[in-house]
Amino acid sequence: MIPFLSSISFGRLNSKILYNVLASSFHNNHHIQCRSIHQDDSMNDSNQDDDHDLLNDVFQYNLLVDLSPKNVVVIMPRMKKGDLYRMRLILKKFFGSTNRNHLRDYVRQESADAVVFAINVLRPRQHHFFRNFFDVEVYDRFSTVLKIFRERCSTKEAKLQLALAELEYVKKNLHHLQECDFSQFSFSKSFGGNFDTFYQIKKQIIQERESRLKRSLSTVTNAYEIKRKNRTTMEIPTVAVVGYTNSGKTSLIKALSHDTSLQPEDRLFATLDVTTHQITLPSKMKALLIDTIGFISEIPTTLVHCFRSTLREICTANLIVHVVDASHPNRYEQINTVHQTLKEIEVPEKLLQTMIKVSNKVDKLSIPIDNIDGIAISATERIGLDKLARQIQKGLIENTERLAFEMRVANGGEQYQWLYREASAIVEMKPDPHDANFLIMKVLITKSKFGKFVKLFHANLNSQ
Ligand SMILES: Nc1nc2c(ncn2[C@@H]2O[C@H](COP(=O)(O)OP(=O)(O)OP(=O)(O)O)[C@@H](O)[C@H]2O)c(=O)[nH]1
Ligand SMILES: [Mg+2]
Repeated sequence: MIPFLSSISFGRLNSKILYNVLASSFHNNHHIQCRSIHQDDSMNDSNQDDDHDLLNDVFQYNLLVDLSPKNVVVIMPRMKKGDLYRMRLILKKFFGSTNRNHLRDYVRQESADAVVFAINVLRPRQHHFFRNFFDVEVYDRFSTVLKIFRERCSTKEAKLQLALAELEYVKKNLHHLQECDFSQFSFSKSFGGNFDTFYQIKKQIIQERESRLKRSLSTVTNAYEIKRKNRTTMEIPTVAVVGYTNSGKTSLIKALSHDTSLQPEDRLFATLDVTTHQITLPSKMKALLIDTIGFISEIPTTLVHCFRSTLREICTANLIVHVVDASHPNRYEQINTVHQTLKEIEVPEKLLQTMIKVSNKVDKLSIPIDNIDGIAISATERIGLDKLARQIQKGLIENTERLAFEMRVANGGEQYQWLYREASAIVEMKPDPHDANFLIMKVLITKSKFGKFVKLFHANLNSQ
C-alpha cells in the first residue's frame, strides 16, 4: 500500500475559515502530488511562496511515512516561521473553535493513525488534549525528529546523545506539566503526596539520569577524542563534509572514496553517526573525509547541543566542504540553515572563510553548469569530481600550511627513504637525466617535517 500523507493548514487569523486542506501521496519518497481543497475563497489570496514552503514542509514529513507506513495527517499553521506569538494565538483560537471538529472528521475520514503538528514543540497540555481529541498518536516537530533519530542511531555515542536530548525535552516541558489537569491520574496516591511531590521526584529522577548519561557520554567521548588525536598525529588532513539533510553528502564521499560500505539513502537523517573515509587526492596526498549528520531547519537547539561532541569533528577539521542540493526548490533556505548551524556549533572563522561550496545533483538541472554557484557536481553521475578533488587539495595545502618542494636525492639513499616515509605525498619522482643513480623528487610535506628534514640532513632547501 502506498502510504498516504495529508496535511491541513490553518489560515491566517483574520480569514473566516481557519484552514485549508492539502492532500498528498508519496511514491517511493520521490514524487509528491498535491491537491489543494480550499475551504474558503479567502484562502486563495495566499501567496505562492507560502504554498511553496508548505509543500516543502509536507515533503519533509515524508520521513514519518518512512517510519510507520500508516496514514498521517499533518496540521500546519500558515504563518511565518518562528512567529511564536501568532502561533499561540492560532492554537488558542483553534482550541476554542468548532473547526477542530472539522479536523477530527478529516482525520477519521483519512483513517489517520497519527497527527503531526508542524510546529517545534507542543506544550504537554496541548499534546494531551489533542491525543485524546483525535484518539491517535500526536507528534510535534521535535518528537518527530527524536523518533527518527531513535530508530536510526546505532553507535553508543549517538544513543547516549539522543537519550540526553530526550531528557532535555522532558526537562524543558516538566514545569508545563503543572498546567495539566492530572486529577484523573492516580500518581498522587502512589507517590503519597500532591502534585508538588510528584514534580520534585520527577525532577530528581531526571537530574540523576542526566548526570549518569553525561558521565557515560564523557567516557565514550574521551575514547573518541583519543582516536581523533591519533589521526592528528598521523598528520592525515581531515575534510568535514556538511550540508542539509538529503543533499548528497554520503553519496559524494562514496564517489570520492569508492567506499562501498557507504549507503546513500533517499530519506532524511540517513546518516546519524560521524564516520571517516580515506581518499587519495591528485597529488597522491591522503585525506580523511568525515561524513556528518545532516542539518535541518528549525531543529531544536537542544538537539544540536546534544550532538555537539559529534559535530566537534567539524570544528577540528582542516577544511569544510558544504554540499548543497542544487535541485532543491528551497536550497537558499537550506544554505542559510547550514550557515546558522555552523555558527551555533562555533566553527572557527578561518574554516568558514575557506569553506568549499559544492552544488550537487546538477544532473537534475536543465541550466548550464557554468551558471551554477560553487563547484557544480553530480555525485551519482560522477560529474565535476576531479575539479572538486583539486580544490580540496588546494584548500588542504593552504589550511594545513603544507609545503611543496623538489630535490635531488640518491636513489634508495637515506634522504629518499625518509621522504618516502614521512612526506604527505610524493607528487612526482623522475630519474635525474645527468646521473641515473639520482632521482628528482617533488614532495608535499608539513612545515614541522620540513624543519626536521633540514635539521637531519643539513639540507639547504627552498620550498615552493
Ligand atoms: N540525481 C542525483 N541524486 C543524488 C545525487 N547525489 C545524491 N543523490 C541522491 O540523494 C539522496 C540522498 O543522498 P545521501 O548521500 O544519502 O544524502 P545525505 O546528505 O548523506 O543525507 P543524510 O545523511 O540523510 O543527511 C539519495 O537517494 C541519493 O541517491 C546526484 O548527484 N544526483
Ligand atoms: Mg548521509
